[in-house]
Amino acid sequence: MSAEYNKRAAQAAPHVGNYRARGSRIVKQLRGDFPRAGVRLGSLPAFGRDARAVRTPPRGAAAPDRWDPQARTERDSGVALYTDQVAQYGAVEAGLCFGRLDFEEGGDDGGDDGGGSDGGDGPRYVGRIGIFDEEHDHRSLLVDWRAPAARPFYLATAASPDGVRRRRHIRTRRRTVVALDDEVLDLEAARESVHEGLTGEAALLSALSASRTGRMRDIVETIQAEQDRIIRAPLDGVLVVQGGPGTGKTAVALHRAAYLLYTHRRELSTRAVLIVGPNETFLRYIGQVLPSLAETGVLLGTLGDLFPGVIARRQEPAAVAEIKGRPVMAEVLAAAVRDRQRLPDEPLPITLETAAQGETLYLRPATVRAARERARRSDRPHNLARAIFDTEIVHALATQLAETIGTDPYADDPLGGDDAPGDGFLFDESDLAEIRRELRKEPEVLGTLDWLWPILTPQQLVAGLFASGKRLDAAAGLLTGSERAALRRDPAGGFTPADVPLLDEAAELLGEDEASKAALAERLRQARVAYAEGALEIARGSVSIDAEDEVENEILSATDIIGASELAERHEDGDRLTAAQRAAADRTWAFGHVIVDEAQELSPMAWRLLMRRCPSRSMTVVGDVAQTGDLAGTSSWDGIFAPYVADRWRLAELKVNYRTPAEIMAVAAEVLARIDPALEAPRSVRQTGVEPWTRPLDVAQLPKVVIDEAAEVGDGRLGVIVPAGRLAELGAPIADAVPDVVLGAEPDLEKRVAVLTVRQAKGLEFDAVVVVDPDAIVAESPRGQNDLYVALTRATQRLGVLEAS
Ligand SMILES: Nc1ncnc2c1ncn2[C@@H]1O[C@H](COP(=O)(O)OP(=O)(O)OP(=O)(O)O)[C@@H](O)[C@H]1O
Repeated sequence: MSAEYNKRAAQAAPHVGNYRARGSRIVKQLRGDFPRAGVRLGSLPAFGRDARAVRTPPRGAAAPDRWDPQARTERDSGVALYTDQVAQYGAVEAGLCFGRLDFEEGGDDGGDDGGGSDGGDGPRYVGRIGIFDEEHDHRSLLVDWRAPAARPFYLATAASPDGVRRRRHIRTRRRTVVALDDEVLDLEAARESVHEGLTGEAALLSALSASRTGRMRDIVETIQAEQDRIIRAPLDGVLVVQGGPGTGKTAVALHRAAYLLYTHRRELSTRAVLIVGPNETFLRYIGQVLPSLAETGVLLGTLGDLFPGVIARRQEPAAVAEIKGRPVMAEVLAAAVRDRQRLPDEPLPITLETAAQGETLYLRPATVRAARERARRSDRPHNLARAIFDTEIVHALATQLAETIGTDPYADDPLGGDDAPGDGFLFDESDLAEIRRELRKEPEVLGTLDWLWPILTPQQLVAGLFASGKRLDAAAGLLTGSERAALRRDPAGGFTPADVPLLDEAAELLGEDEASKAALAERLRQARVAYAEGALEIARGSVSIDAEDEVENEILSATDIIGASELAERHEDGDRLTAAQRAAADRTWAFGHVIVDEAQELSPMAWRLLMRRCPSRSMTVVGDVAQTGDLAGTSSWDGIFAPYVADRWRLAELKVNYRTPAEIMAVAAEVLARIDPALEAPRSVRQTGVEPWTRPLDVAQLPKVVIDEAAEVGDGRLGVIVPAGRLAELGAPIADAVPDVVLGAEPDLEKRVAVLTVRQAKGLEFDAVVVVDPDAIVAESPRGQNDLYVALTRATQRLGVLEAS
């Protein structure tokens, strides 16, 4: 069988190799005009369906010396396409082909959807991308796992084989087959099945027992039927995926992103997909999954990243973040904006410099009030309503000035001056217009308008509000005095993640003015430079693919000739930024689909922001209300979505725990019962025979315990989860004594041992976990039991608990 597969793999693999080599060659041919530096790649074209695009070299590629501007643009497009594809093929090469389906005779028609590898009843190979044989009528050699033709690989069971006779899991190292797992789907197998409902049991259990690396792996080879249904659910509407720890919510969310991009490529490549995760460490942990599935057209970010131009990394107490997450903050901010629209107590003197030198006008409170009412009634956001306010005030001042200097004192005097008797008012409408124009240039007029109705950035509004007790008192009457006091802070030191929804709310209330449009243009320019740098890095990286090729090395690289910003400028016209890259710079971007992980942690204000980013309400929301640690987080999905979609959201549940063995889950289940006796723990898919241990905590012995536990998992990973308040105290001796250990704000999870708080460990997993001082973890937060539940469910093999006496 292995020989047969190798023959197949040999057929398929050279195609990939050829594409890579060809892409690499073309990149080099084109590189003559490409700079030397580094780009983050954006959205990439589909494989399989778009494979033909790979095969047509761009016009002009063969004549690099005489390119006119159009040819150069085409050449640049070619470079972008091929460099992307070189990177993409490289990313999927490991485990390129992982499955084979053999059908009963007449059991499958070979697929009218790009299905059977041979067509007819021949075996069908399933892999990370689709590959067609261009020399044989584009016959399918490898079916993309997302194609409908691959579905039986995930869904067929012995009880319901769907025409499948045998499912084979193929494991490869580089291009060599190293293992095969066969499942024959017949009634005999159905009777003997131990784990009802598992697909590809041997391959699954082998994946689950493998040592962790500090980076999440894709599960494309062993997706289970309950997960497959969620991954392939329709694009529209809000889909909530509720599941206990280790049920594969994150894995499912990421594979769903890849599936949606494949199936709805046109729609989503123009609108982009946003994935929101809880923190930077988590995003790094999952960062390899989509590239390994050949998808990079997705924007990954934390809540703190969702206000372009602001990096929100400042820390603050959980109780303060909770206040900021309350829905009432929308009203507080609206009041804060109104508070900045000033009303003077007495007439404001305005001395003119040019319109009527030395003349002093008086702006009466009643005039300001009327102008303010008019501007507010326009329902425009604050910055845009300023024009209405200005018009009203300038009109009032112009009339006042005209009345002062343009009234004929002799108009009523029959014996008066030359023009008497007559009209007392000497100015007509065009004179008044001229006066208004003049007044708009008067420094004191401008200063007064700015004072009465200042143009504000969201940053100024939010930072200004929290910096001033007076402003907080004026705007936050709906909060208690102590809550207002908790919000007070020094404006220096930046924003916190909980500020980001407030900044977004403020931006809505203030509106986009010219300054914010200029800021967006600048961010897009920076994104183009970053893109150009990345493209150049890929171009340069492609050299290594054929490093032995000495002739290639003699070609003068464009990276020697042109810089990234110059290249970026060249790209400005036919903007080559992907939707995801443009979306990253644009606060008002409407995403085609939004995926939220650890969604239970988000506050009502954060949901307001996310709903704005997704007006189509096409969302996948994954989480577990039993794991909510954030004080602003939720314990009910209904409460979150009712205001936006009423009851029109769908719930899907995952009930099998793939991570945590039954022995560990039994310990965690006791804590779950304390959170809510009605909650059901997910069913573990395996047992390890290793019982969790509990010992008294002896801080002096802690490093030794850590070293011993790390040794138990060989080259696997150990997580030591400690109370946040004891991180420094307990982390220091471990850091001193244990090799290859990490602790700190954004830990590198590839280290063998990581010392973390529960908040940092959320969503992560380790081969072994030591939970230190569980009582302190519980005592640290009103949601302490939830935190302990999270801590106890991070291990794939071993769990130890050190209890303080
Ligand atoms: N079908 C599968 N095949 C192989 N591994 C799987 C499968 N499903 C889940 N896993 C593995 O189980 C582990 C847990 O998955 P994941 O982190 O997605 O769970 P989760 O529900 O998000 O957990 P938590 O809520 O605790 O963060 C991961 O290592 C994941 O790769």
